Order: sequence, then structure tokens, then C-alpha cells
Amino acid sequence: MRFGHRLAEAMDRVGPLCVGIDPHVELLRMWGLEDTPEGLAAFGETVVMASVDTAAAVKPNIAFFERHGARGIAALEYVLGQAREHDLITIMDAKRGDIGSTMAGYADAFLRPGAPLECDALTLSPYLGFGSLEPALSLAAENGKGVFVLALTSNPEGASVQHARTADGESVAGVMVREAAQRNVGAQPMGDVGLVVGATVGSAMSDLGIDLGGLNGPILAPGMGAQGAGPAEVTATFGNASSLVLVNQSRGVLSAGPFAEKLRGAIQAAAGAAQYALRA
Ligand SMILES: O=C(O)c1cc(=O)[nH]c(=O)n1[C@@H]1O[C@H](COP(=O)(O)O)[C@@H](O)[C@H]1O
Repeated sequence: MRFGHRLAEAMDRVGPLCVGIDPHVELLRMWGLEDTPEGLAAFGETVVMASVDTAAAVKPNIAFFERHGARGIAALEYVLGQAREHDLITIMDAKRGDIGSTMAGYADAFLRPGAPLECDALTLSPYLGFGSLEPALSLAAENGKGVFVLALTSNPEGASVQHARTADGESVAGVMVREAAQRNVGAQPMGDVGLVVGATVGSAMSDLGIDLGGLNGPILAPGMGAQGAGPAEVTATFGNASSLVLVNQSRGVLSAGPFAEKLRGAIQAAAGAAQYALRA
């Protein structure tokens, strides 16, 4: 089954929540784990186990694993293997972007079946031009995998680039939305080319004249919890596109660890809050 279809089914079944696997040093300390590759592997495995049947997907952020070099990457491979074993969807947060020929290398690293870091979907940075992402888009399509392209990020600095206008007067974020939507035309129940739009962007979408209603692809929405957005912001931000939204929470739920039952409870509560905000 293609990524968009699989994700839509998981969101219907357990709710529109993705749990970030972000082993911050402070969280490892809180969980009584060492800041070592073994600590990261134990952290990731606990999050995976607590997310099975409570979250639609998990999103490991590669930065926290890269800190430990090759052994950190081995820990990430282990966590991805655990998720795969439990049929839990993985979105690799690596925010890759480069000239097309190098992009092919990144695509092969994450989107090729059997690759050590194989995941179900990958976050992409389109600021070398949307077209530079083509090798990742085509490899994803070939293998039934997905991508999430940064459109309007949750950090306040993003606006200086993403709100800028092209020579045609279209906003840079608007270009990303249009390009992604073109690749999802006709897909049922939704396509595989997703976008990242922060739940913290406030009125940016209406200010820029962006309508996500026709995207027909998943929208990964970070910003709830630790970055300050609540259910009201999620409802207000996504309007007619809310059925496409997959809310991400990392620190907001991870701080409930290390005990699996409490973490599971926090994930269920966050999934319920996301569902309420998007389907109310
Ligand atoms: O691509 C992302 O996931 C992402 C995009 C964005 O605009 N903002 C954003 O916070 N993220 C990621 O989402 C996660 C948010 O973590 P919390 O703020 O702890 O919930 C981190 O892994 C960020 O790197």
C-alpha cells in the first residue's frame, strides 16, 4: 500500500498524531538514561513501543542520533527496525535538500527498500528549489514511500524566507504548496507528497493567500506542546484542510516518560487533543 493510503488508514484508526523521537540530552537525563548510543536506542525503543496502536506514526529526528557518530546512527537503525517490526509508520526527520545529483544520494539513503536507514517518509528542505527534490520524489513514488516538504515552518525565523514573494508575486511557501498539490492530483484517499506547516504560523496562510484545501496530501504540523500551540491554534490554522493534518508532538509527550504506561497515556491524550482540534 502507498504511503498516503497507509498513513490515512493509520490516522483514521488511532488519530492524527505523530510522536517525535527526539532524545534531547535533558530528556535522557529525566528518563535516567545515559547520553550514549545505548541510551538513545533504549529511549527510541520505549517511544516506539508506547506508540504502537496509539499514534499514527513516529518521527525520529536524525540530529540527535548524529551527535554520536556511527554508533548513534546504528542506534537509529535499531529504532527504525523496531518500528518496522511493529508495522509503525516512520517519518525520518532529516530535512534533506541539495542539488539534484546529490539529492539522489540522500533519497537512496532513506527511501530505498533495504537501505540501512530505510523509512516510510522523509522530510525535505526545498530551498535549493522545489525541482531539486525530484530524485527524492521519484524514488519515493517508485517505492510507495512519502515525503514532507517544508512549506511554513514552526520557527519564527522561517517567515523571512517563506513569506518572501517571487518575481510573479507568489509567496515562496505558496510555490511549495502548489508544487506539492500538482503531484497529488487524483490520488485516493490522499497522495504521498506532504508538506510541513507549523501549528504556530498564526494568520500566515490567509495573509499569504494560501489554501491548503486542495493539497490532497498529508500535512505534518509540529508546534503543539513545547512550542506553544494548543488545540485552538490547530483548529484556527488548518480550517478546510484539517482532515489532512498529522499533528507532531515531541517534548510535549516525551516528558511523560520513562515509564511505558505513563508515556502511552500521554500519547493517547495528545492523540485525543489532536483529534478534537481537527475534527471538532
Ligand atoms: O520537520 C519538522 O518535523 C519540523 C518542522 C518545523 O517547522 N518545526 C519543527 O519543530 N519540526 C520538528 O518537530 C519537532 C518538534 O519538537 P517539539 O517542539 O519538542 O514538539 C522537532 O523534531 C523539530 O525539528
